[in-house]
Amino acid sequence: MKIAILGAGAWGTALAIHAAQRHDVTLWSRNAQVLESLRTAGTNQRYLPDVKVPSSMGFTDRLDEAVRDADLLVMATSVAGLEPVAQAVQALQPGDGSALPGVVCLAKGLQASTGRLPHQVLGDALPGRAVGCLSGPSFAQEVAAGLPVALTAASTDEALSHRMVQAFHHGAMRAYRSADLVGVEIGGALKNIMAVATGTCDGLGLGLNARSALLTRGLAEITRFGMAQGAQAETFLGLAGVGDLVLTCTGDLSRNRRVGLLLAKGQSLTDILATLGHVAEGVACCPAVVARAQALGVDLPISRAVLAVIEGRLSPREAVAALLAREPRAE
Ligand SMILES: NC(=O)c1ccc[n+]([C@@H]2O[C@H](COP(=O)([O-])OP(=O)(O)OC[C@H]3O[C@@H](n4cnc5c(N)ncnc54)[C@H](O)[C@@H]3O)[C@@H](O)[C@H]2O)c1
Ligand SMILES: O=P(O)(O)OC[C@H](O)CO
Repeated sequence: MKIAILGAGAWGTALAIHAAQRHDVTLWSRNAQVLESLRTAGTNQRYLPDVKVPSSMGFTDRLDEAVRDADLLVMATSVAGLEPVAQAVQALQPGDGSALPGVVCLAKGLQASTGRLPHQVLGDALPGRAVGCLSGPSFAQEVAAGLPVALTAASTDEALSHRMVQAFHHGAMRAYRSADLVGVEIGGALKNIMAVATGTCDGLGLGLNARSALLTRGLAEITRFGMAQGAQAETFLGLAGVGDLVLTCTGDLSRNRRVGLLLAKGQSLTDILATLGHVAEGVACCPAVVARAQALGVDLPISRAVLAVIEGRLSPREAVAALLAREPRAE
């Protein structure tokens, strides 16, 4: 299969390395320095240093070259990059895309300016195309190193789900199909906010009981938010739900968890984001998630507490105190 991966951040590069074991992969990047290091050193120095990419992989800064003849398009930018890149693809292949290859999104979050889920952004920018997402517990460094990983390939288009499995289910990666695209995307988006919360809790030294409480109540919060938008409850017990929640909240490779740990140490969000070197989607989408929940009439106390901290309205300790002081309720 010919696969175009659009975006050469940490995750796009790692997934390209995996997919290239079986398929003809072209990795597109807008970043000249990233392409230069891929071509000359065989590594992505900026986003995934120390991992060699296979020599069979193609690299380009030309979107037309990447998407030409591709059987599958993989959107591997952050959520912020989804719409501009999808619009650029649409400009190359205008009109109704129902006869064109499907599009898979890797990004986890809601669009900050509109609160739309990734498949809604892609559906609007690429009319007619089948859209899906690949989500679940997956640190890029581990996937690039060829360690075992299990993911959810979600789409309401059955043919695209099968194509995703064909593309990625080999070697050390298992891909499970799901038709609950909304649930899978919401699980992936909100676990990032919970990871900021858990990192903050751990950075404050609040203990393992507190961490477990946050994970459990975080899962309840994610499930409430998802079900209010038509997601299935059981999705949140799967890889894109509890699986990714546990990984991101407890694994020190998580950028979102790292943000929380550093907020607890008193660093400013501006300084943290300036030195992180990667996207922290939980920070980027938290305002949109809280606004969407308010519009839906869904209570998200942990997400609201994270928002208060990242907006500087509460210190991490004050946010914890506010969560603990809430009125008792049934579990
Ligand atoms: N890193 C992981 O382990 C991992 C795993 C699974 C999912 N994800 C998700 O995948 C997405 C990308 O993560 P990442 O780790 O590669 O991030 P990263 O910070 O390493 O790289 C971000 C990428 O997005 C591109 N980008 C950002 N804005 C853009 C724009 N306007 N136009 C074009 N490109 C743009 C950057 O150039 C870069 O290639 C995120 O939504 C993340 O939540 C990451
Ligand atoms: O490093 P994070 O926090 O963006 O998380 C990466 C992946 O989404 C984990 O599945």
